[in-house]
Amino acid sequence: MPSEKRHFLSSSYINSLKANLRIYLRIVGLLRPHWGSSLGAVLCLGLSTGLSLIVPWLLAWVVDVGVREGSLTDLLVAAGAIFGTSALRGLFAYGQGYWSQAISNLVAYDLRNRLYAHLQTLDFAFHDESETGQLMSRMSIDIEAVRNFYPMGLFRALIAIITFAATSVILLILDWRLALVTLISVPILLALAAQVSRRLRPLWNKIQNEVGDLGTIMQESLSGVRVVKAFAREDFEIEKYETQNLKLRELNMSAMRLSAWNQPLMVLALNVITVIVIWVGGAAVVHRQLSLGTLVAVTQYIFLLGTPVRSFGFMVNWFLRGLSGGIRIFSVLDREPEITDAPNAKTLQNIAGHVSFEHVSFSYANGIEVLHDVTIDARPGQVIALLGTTGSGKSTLLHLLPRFYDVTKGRITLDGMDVRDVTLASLRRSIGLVLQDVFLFNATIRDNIAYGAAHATDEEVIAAAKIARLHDFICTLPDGYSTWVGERGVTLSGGQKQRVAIARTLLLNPRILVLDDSTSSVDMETEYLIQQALDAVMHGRTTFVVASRVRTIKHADQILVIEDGRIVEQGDHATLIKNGGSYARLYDLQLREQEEVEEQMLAISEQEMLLDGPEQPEERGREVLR
Ligand SMILES: Nc1ncnc2c1ncn2[C@@H]1O[C@H](COP(=O)(O)OP(=O)(O)OP(=O)(O)O)[C@@H](O)[C@H]1O
Repeated sequence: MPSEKRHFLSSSYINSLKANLRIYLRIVGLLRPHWGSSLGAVLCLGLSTGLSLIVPWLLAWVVDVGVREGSLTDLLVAAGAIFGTSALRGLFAYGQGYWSQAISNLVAYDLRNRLYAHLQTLDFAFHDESETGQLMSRMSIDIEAVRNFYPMGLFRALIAIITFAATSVILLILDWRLALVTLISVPILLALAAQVSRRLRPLWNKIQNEVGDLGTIMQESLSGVRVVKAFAREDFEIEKYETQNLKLRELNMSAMRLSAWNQPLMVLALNVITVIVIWVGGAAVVHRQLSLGTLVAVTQYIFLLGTPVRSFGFMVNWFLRGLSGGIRIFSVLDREPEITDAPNAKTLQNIAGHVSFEHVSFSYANGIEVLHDVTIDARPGQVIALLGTTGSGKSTLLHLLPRFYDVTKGRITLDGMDVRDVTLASLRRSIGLVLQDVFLFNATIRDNIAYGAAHATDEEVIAAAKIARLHDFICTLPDGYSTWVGERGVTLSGGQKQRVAIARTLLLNPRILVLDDSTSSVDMETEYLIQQALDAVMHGRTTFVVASRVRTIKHADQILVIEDGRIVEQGDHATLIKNGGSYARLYDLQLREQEEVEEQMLAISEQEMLLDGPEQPEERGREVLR
């Protein structure tokens, strides 16, 4: 037992109590914008509880005055008063119920919007370490836990406190000895509640985390359903889900078992007190030290105490669930985005597109440096091709330019301005990105192309689609540009998705283009067409392109060969071939053969163009986009 005592009084226990109290205060603080309705709910709660406390007084009066003295008029008045009080009580109870539900829904609405908006502001580093399922469960289950905390936890607790406080005072006035006997229940009930919540609290924490994990498993297996099926791993996925579900069931059962014990224990404590009161009070009535009416009133008050006591376990549950939900929600809301606008950030306007990486090094959150002392000087309009083995750091390098991550050392400048000194919105508007993983929204092709330029006209959308060599394909679809592409663009092929992504970027008409392997998943013919189109749009724009294709590489102004996060060779095609280093070897191994195939394609395409006439789609498109 001494260890228990130490535990109760230990500074870590007190600190955790303080931390929990702060969370509760923050949850209650969420009511601030709805203070009018909250005040209404609390007033109604106070009035309905107060009125319910008047009824035993009236009963005492009925017994002592009406019944004892045989006055029918008094009995009638008392009956009327009891009826009136009960009716009013019902009215206020309705008001309390209505307002408490209303404010809890309003808070849930606010929280959902706040959390969602906040998630949008958080940077790549946060999303790298977060699981979608966990975030989804914060948006749903945790917010629900906080929502229910108000009516089921907070307001019930207020009712309990008012009932206990008022009953104590009334009992003291009626008979202090019986009051003492009754109020012994308070510390017993509090001790029971503290004991149970200490054991329930970690359980609810775990349950809410496990629900998140269950969500992650579900989300992963649904979005990766093709991989699951391709590898015939359905049974494995089912088992994984069932195991997690079982874990959750066991935890829920433990929580329920604890809660189930809680309530009868409390009711038992209250029943014992009632028996003692009737025994002590009955003796006092027999000895004419107490009126029968007072004894009736006292037993009625104990009966009134029964309601909050019976819902005590339930209330404790909602307190703990609200706490766990609050902790998980605030942990996201308190996470400050690391990549934000500097206080005096300038807006980029009419930039020329001069990009410099100056001795840039970078490590992800795990601290391992993946880029070392990278220096690049891309003059406006130049095409910079990045070449390197997988994992050498090409994508990472490109992600630093729009500040998806900030450099660890060195700096990146755009027209001489450090990218950290300009607004994120204007920086990202100046850079058109086609990333490795093309993501399309469950919307029409048109809306996907116009995603970054919501006000683009149909003509502009079509022009971009033409440049991306997508227009002809779209015209073959029954719904044309209004065709829904399904979740993540599931109804389109890899190459089509990439061309939508290219069109989407072109529509922004950015000064700087970042193309990360944008042509890797298309067939040779499509790729050739896209390359042609890209050549056209790259014109006049500073372009960084992760390229494995000879045509892009050969025409690049600078080729950067990257190995293990370092630039090991830099120069144009002719220079690098002359140097006879890594690039020359790579060219001989991979690119020369490709070049021959492309030359054949070019010859075929030129012949076709002569037959089709001189007008080229990208030329038409470029006119519109200008
Ligand atoms: N979010 C991340 N957190 C931690 N490490 C990462 C992250 N993304 C990439 N890395 C690591 O950084 C290194 C460079 O990866 P990067 O994706 O930039 O390579 P890459 O050259 O683009 O490769 P690929 O050609 O295969 O796309 C790799 O070792 C990779 O494991």
